[in-house]
Amino acid sequence: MTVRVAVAGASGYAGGELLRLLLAHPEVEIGALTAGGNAGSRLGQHHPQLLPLADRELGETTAEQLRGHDVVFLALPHGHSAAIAAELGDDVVVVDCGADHRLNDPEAWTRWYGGDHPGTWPYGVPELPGARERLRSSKRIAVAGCFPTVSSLAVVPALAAGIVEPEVVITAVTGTSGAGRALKPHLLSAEVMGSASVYGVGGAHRHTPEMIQNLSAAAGEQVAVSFTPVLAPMARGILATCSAPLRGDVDASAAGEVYLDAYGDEPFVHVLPEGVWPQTSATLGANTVHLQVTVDPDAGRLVVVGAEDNLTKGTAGGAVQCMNLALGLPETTGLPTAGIAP
Ligand SMILES: NC(=O)C1=CN([C@@H]2O[C@H](COP(=O)(O)OP(=O)(O)OC[C@H]3O[C@@H](n4cnc5c(N)ncnc54)[C@H](OP(=O)(O)O)[C@@H]3O)[C@@H](O)[C@H]2O)C=CC1
Ligand SMILES: CC(=O)N[C@@H](CCC(=O)OP(=O)(O)O)C(=O)O
Repeated sequence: MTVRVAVAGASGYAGGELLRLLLAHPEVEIGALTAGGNAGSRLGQHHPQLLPLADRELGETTAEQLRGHDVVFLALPHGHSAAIAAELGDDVVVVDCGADHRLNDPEAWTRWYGGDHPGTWPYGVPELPGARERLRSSKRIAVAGCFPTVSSLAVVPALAAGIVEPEVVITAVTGTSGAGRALKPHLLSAEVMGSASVYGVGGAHRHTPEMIQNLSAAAGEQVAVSFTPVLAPMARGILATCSAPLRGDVDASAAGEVYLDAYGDEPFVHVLPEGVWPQTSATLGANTVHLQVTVDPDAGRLVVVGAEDNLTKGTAGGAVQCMNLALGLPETTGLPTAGIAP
């Protein structure tokens, strides 16, 4: 099987990581690559690490450029995918790395992103309850946000098993690549180097409704989420520390069993051996989430820590995993599980 794939937004961080993974995918042939203002330039100017594609010219991001492929990945700023997808035809698998199609609730969409809801597509975290079945053979996929991927995988088993109350606190340290390549005021290098800082504090981050959606679906009741992102001076990686009040008498060993039951057969979600705690470096470049769980008996809380590479499992790896499912390929095809630490 040869799958012809196009990448829109190839000059960006998510586009670059998609291409790194697609170059190693045995069933994929890389077709059109497109950009915005950088259309007309060569990929090597933006991604010198992608040597085999260095001479490829970036086209304009138009339906004409993207037609004629089996799969189109959209790694564009929010708000650009619905119009392009509508022009691509229902037989093409469209995998959107942006936020446009992640939320089920049109009102939540308008509150957090503004404007009219562009519609909901199957949600791209196969390990969440029921998600894999929806993604198989789907022609439209909404890749999850990087924070919701690791945070949801960290908390869903406890909520689904009913061992915690539906009141979750999540603090997640992130690398700067999560913000994309475009210049952002909070990412000026003098502000970021040698310092950690919070942003989107007090429930103001737009990934909060996405987490609430995932966690409430698993819990079967409305879940309150207090989420705080922390920017750290590193390029890649997210380390999420999540906690919730325990429901009933649960010790660390029982909590560990809940997580092993949930993820024991998952190729990309790994519960670490007892006493080993997740660290971002162990997940870099890999399509993995590493988890560890314990209880804080004095506080009466479950504590779960999760790590991922925001660009791999948190975006491009998750996107390729979903493509595999949509095409009926083995889900793990072409996806690394070994990180590049230290
Ligand atoms: N970075 C991350 O960790 C994650 C990113 N995502 C999502 O993936 C998408 C891409 O993010 P990321 O790669 O980080 O962003 P970047 O800013 O690094 O890249 C954006 C890409 O989109 C192109 N582009 C920008 N404006 C336009 C336009 N008007 N028309 C056509 N193309 C345009 C850019 O081209 P040019 O170079 O010409 O400007 C570039 O190729 C976003 O929706 C983001 O939310 C999702 C999860 C995590
Ligand atoms: C460091 C940083 O700024 N990170 C980004 C993460 C964005 C992301 O993962 O994805 P979507 O934009 O696709 O939702 C942020 O907090 O907004």
